Amino acid sequence: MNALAIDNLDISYGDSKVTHGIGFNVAEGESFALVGESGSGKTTVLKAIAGMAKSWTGSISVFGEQRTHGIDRGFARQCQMVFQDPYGSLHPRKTVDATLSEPMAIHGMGDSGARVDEVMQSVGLDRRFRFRFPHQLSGGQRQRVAIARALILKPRLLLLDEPTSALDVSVQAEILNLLKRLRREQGLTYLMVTHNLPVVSFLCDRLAVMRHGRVVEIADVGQLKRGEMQDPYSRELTRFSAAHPQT
Ligand SMILES: Nc1ncnc2c1ncn2[C@@H]1O[C@H](COP(=O)(O)OP(=O)(O)OP(=O)(O)O)[C@@H](O)[C@H]1O
Repeated sequence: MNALAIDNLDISYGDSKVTHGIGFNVAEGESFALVGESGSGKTTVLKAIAGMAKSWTGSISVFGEQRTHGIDRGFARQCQMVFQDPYGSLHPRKTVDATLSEPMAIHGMGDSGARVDEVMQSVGLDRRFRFRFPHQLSGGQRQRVAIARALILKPRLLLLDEPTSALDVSVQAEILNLLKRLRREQGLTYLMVTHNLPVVSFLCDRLAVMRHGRVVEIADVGQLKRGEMQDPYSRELTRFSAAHPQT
């Protein structure tokens, strides 16, 4: 089954249409990247799937269920988003414990204490951080909390919006390794926006290249690694990445 099926997706902000006829599928257990030009609508696609960009036409289906435009609690248990900036995405006056317990209370799930313990352990956060506030944590620890919060309801699909780009170089690899391990251990499916092609090679199976609000190419990561992308813009992107290696 596909974890995600996107068809003919047009997303607008007010009168301005940002994406045009986006279509791609992500298989269950697959890790799929959206790359491409800045402003081409990558984050907007994630937001539409997550219910944060409301004005869209076309079809979004998650594990075979059509996404509606409204708030959908059942959907939140299937799919969660992790944002680029863990400092901005965590509530400054909530402890790690409160941040992780709250979604469980909202969804009426019992025994949050044990689940908070379990999820903190799975993302490599020591117990002593449980009652700390975001400003008392490092950037990498904050991103672990953000990933833990995304996982607390046991979703099967994670939407990752540049999950390492706001972190120090030395911490990026730790978080990428964590994401790789979590996917393997929990059978997760990832849809990830990134500017970093080496990250795509490390963590993803396939990628879609976006430009001007359209998907110009969908390829296997093997094609990316072998320099066998077809579209001229994709080739330009790969050449640029090779000439300006990121960490
Ligand atoms: N809330 C908003 N209201 C109006 N326009 C927006 C809003 N958010 C994004 N946009 C516009 O939508 C377009 C796509 O933005 P989006 O953030 O999806 O691009 P992106 O491909 O993720 O870019 P980047 O790689 O720079 O993060 C841009 O032109 C942006 O200015």
